[in-house]
Amino acid sequence: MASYLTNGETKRDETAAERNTASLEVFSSIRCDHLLTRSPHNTQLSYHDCNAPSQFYMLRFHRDRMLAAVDELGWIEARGFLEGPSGVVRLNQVLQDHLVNSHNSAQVSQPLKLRIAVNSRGHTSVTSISLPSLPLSSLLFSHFPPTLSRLPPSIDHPNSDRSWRVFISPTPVSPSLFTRHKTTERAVYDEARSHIPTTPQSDLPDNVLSEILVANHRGEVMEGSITTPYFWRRGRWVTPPASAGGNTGTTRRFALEAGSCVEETVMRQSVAEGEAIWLSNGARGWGWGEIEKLDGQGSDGSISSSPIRHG
Ligand SMILES: C=C(O[C@@H]1C=C(C(=O)O)C=C[C@H]1N)C(=O)O
Repeated sequence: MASYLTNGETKRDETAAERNTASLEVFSSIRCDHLLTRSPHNTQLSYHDCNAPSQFYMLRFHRDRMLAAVDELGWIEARGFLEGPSGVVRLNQVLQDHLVNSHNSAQVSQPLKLRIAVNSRGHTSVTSISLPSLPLSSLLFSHFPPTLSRLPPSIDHPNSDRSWRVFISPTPVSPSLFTRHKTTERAVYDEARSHIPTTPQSDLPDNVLSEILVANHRGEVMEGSITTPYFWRRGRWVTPPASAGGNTGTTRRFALEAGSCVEETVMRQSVAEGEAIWLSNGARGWGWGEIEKLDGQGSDGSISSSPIRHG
């Protein structure tokens, strides 16, 4: 039976075993953008032994993260679909088929978020929604923007065409298989996002998104509910280590392998109101965020009195 970490302890995971049913799916959200076909860097991150340009953002990394999830779940048939160089080709084909069937074209002009899911039997499904256009520099770069020699950003950094308002969830999270991997079991993230104030969102410009960070019971930031966060600490960018229990996303892997950031524990108490951070995900690339506090929350994310909940 699978085991997982809760509050730093290893426990038998009967819940995970029970949820290992036909309804559970492993998924990844991947950007489809014709601009990416101009990037040799993206080509390199997309296939094993193929130099064909790809419109899918870091396809191979998405395959790898899905493979890690199905392995932990013990899904043999799903592994059969995803594994090896041919697994990437199969994933590519499923995404291409979706474009043709749902968008009447193998290449679309408007960027899309493609959500590809696989179940325990290795069956896949794809859905898609439109995404805003972004410059290639928000998706792929050889130096983390800004380069490591730059000081921490201000929120109105001129290179930023997207910003996030970022909160810290008041509810500590127990790391599990469902936080280490991206699956349809999303109770932790749904609970965290329920704390995001909804009323002011309608007053925000369209290009400002909302994110909420989650921390474990030791007070270590694990991840964002839909992004990976990067913090400026001691002269370099750091992202929470996998040992904190969060998702190891595709863009996080890219930044770490590029040497643009390092893994380092980030305590929630160290995250200051007004602090500017980077955020990334596999559909929207990189953008700036600014830490805001929830009503009733101290600047370190602690709850001093009953929080006022919106929505
Ligand atoms: C919390 C989840 O994972 C986030 C998703 C991405 C991504 O889609 O690229 C990156 C970082 C993660 N914190 C989730 O949606 O499952």
